[in-house]
Amino acid sequence: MGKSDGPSRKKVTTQTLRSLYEKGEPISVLTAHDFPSGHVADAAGMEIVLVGDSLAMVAMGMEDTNEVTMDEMLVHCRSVSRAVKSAFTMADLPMGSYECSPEQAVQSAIRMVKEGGMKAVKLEGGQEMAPTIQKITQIGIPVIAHIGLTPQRQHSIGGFRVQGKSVTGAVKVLQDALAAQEAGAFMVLIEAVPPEVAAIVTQKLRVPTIGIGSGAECSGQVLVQVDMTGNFPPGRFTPKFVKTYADVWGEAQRGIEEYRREVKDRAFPSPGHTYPISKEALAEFQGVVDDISVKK
Ligand SMILES: Nc1nc(=O)c2c([nH]1)NC[C@@H]1CN(c3ccc(C(=O)N[C@@H](CCC(=O)O)C(=O)O)cc3)CN21
Ligand SMILES: CC(C)C(=O)C(=O)O
Ligand SMILES: [Mg+2]
Repeated sequence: MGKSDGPSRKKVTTQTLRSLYEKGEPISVLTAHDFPSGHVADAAGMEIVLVGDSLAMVAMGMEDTNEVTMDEMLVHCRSVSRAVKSAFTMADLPMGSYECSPEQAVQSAIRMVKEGGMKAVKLEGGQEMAPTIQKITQIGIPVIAHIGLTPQRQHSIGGFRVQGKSVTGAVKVLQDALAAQEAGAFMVLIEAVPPEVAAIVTQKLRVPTIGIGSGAECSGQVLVQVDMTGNFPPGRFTPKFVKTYADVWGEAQRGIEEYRREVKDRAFPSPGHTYPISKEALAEFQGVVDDISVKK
């Protein structure tokens, strides 16, 4: 364990999450995409670490989340699961890995567990995904349904746009949540929905809701780790729902600039960053060197 790790925590299970929900204690969720980001989220006490397909954008530099493949997701999942000792882990099923049929979705969910080391899977969709949610749940893999703003469907919903603002939109969000719950989803993630609507959906459900951009009344909250740690270049767009709690980018850039300056000044490395040789060995080496002709 690293120096900043607290005392070791018990493993978070679906039972732990259930009891937090019943106590009314909000569930904290954060994304991670590799070993260090998984480790720090776990060490900071997150109950759930999510390997979100947003890693396509924040870790792979892709335009949107639709490009990342199942095999790529699995590489990141394995890195995160090596780091996470206590938190519950889950991963997004990427676009193309679950929509064709419940059978395809089950196969992908099993890969997330067996090859990715994940405990649960997340998929985008509500009513239309009910048979799929049911099938994955029935084989013993917990499913979280992602509704409201579903980034994989950005091109059909007209971009990354707030959902549930109209009466029909709000009714759809509620019906998606209820359908996911009835199909067996153990949690429902609600993205970019007005807080009043998310609060009503939360009240109507008997499973926890995890909100992102959907107000404080959800049963838990999730953010993308690089957004909340400020690990992105200045000026990059962030959704309105992001709160940035740190300046990791600024701190990294400051340190790298200082390193560069010290390299240029020969201030780095200092003797303390090097390995000594004895005076005798050095003298003998210099004698040998004098006898070797070196072409330059
Ligand atoms: N870094 C990162 N953070 C995220 O939260 C995130 C990703 N990437 N990638 C996948 C999706 C995409 N997300 C997004 C991206 C943009 C908006 C956005 O532009 N929102 C507008 C709302 C526009 C409206 O009013 O309809 C905003 O101004 O916040 C929202 C969610 C959330 N997810
Ligand atoms: C934004 C969260 C909920 C997500 O789906 C992701 O990180 O991909
Ligand atoms: Mg996602």
